[in-house]
Amino acid sequence: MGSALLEYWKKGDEDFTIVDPAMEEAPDGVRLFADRDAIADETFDVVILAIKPQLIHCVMPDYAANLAEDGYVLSIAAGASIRTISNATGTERIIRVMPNLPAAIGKGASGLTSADAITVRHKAHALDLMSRTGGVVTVADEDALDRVTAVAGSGPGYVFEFARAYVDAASQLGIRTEDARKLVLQTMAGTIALALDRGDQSLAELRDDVTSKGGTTAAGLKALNGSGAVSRAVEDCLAAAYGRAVQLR
Ligand SMILES: NC(=O)C1=CN([C@@H]2O[C@H](COP(=O)(O)OP(=O)(O)OC[C@H]3O[C@@H](n4cnc5c(N)ncnc54)[C@H](O)[C@@H]3O)[C@@H](O)[C@H]2O)C=CC1
Ligand SMILES: O=C(O)[C@@H]1CCC=N1
Repeated sequence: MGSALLEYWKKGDEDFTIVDPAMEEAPDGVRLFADRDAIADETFDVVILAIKPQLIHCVMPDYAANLAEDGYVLSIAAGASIRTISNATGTERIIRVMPNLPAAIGKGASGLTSADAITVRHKAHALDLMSRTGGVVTVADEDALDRVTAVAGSGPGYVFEFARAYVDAASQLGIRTEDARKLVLQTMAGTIALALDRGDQSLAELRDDVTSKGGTTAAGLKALNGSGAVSRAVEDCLAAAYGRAVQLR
């Protein structure tokens, strides 16, 4: 995820340095080191935490001395709380963001929340970084960010899974697999674009616009969610993802 964000972050004026033991190549103009020792006692205005949340305790203390005196830590880690990050980095100046994968093409949907010690300047900078990757909403507290994680951070996974099942079903119906993928993805992309364009109409109204009485869509919708099974599955899905974010705090 860090690499995806960097593609858009590096369009700004900042210089970036990556420390990653496994990364083989960095984008043009970005320094890459495999070992933290390479940056020795250099300091940085922002230390970006883009490792797995489970690694924070063991990795981040090594970087505590690399944060400039008036700098801040920007975390993209799911769940990991400001308290956890503060314990590992030794600073209270922390901003948590939750991006999602479409940030890789500048179409992300991110949430942002900040610790009390964060200044207006820090927050404006983090908002600027995130807005280079798509839309961003500021939320009041960390619990709200964990809910954003369940909805938007993990969201592309749900959409891919729905699309996968939709393509499989189309293939089973006799459509050639390559045509099924094209038809399903274009149907989803076009439908979402229409909903974004028709912001004054509810999603239920838009659904009803396609649904002729006694027609094919009504028959399909009855099988899909007539019993409410899909609504319940989506509720369970978001609750499980939020619950996991809470466990990762
Ligand atoms: N994948 C996604 O869609 C999203 C991920 N996130 C968050 O982004 C973070 C990274 O997740 P992914 O990008 O999915 O995982 P990833 O496994 O693709 O990336 C993690 C990177 O950390 C590096 N790494 C491992 N140990 C390291 C160390 N000791 N020092 C420096 N770098 C080290 C790895 O080599 C790897 O490049 C997580 O905290 C996750 O919660 C947040 C939003 C969306
Ligand atoms: O699955 C995860 O934990 C990460 C955070 C949100 C999306 N991917």
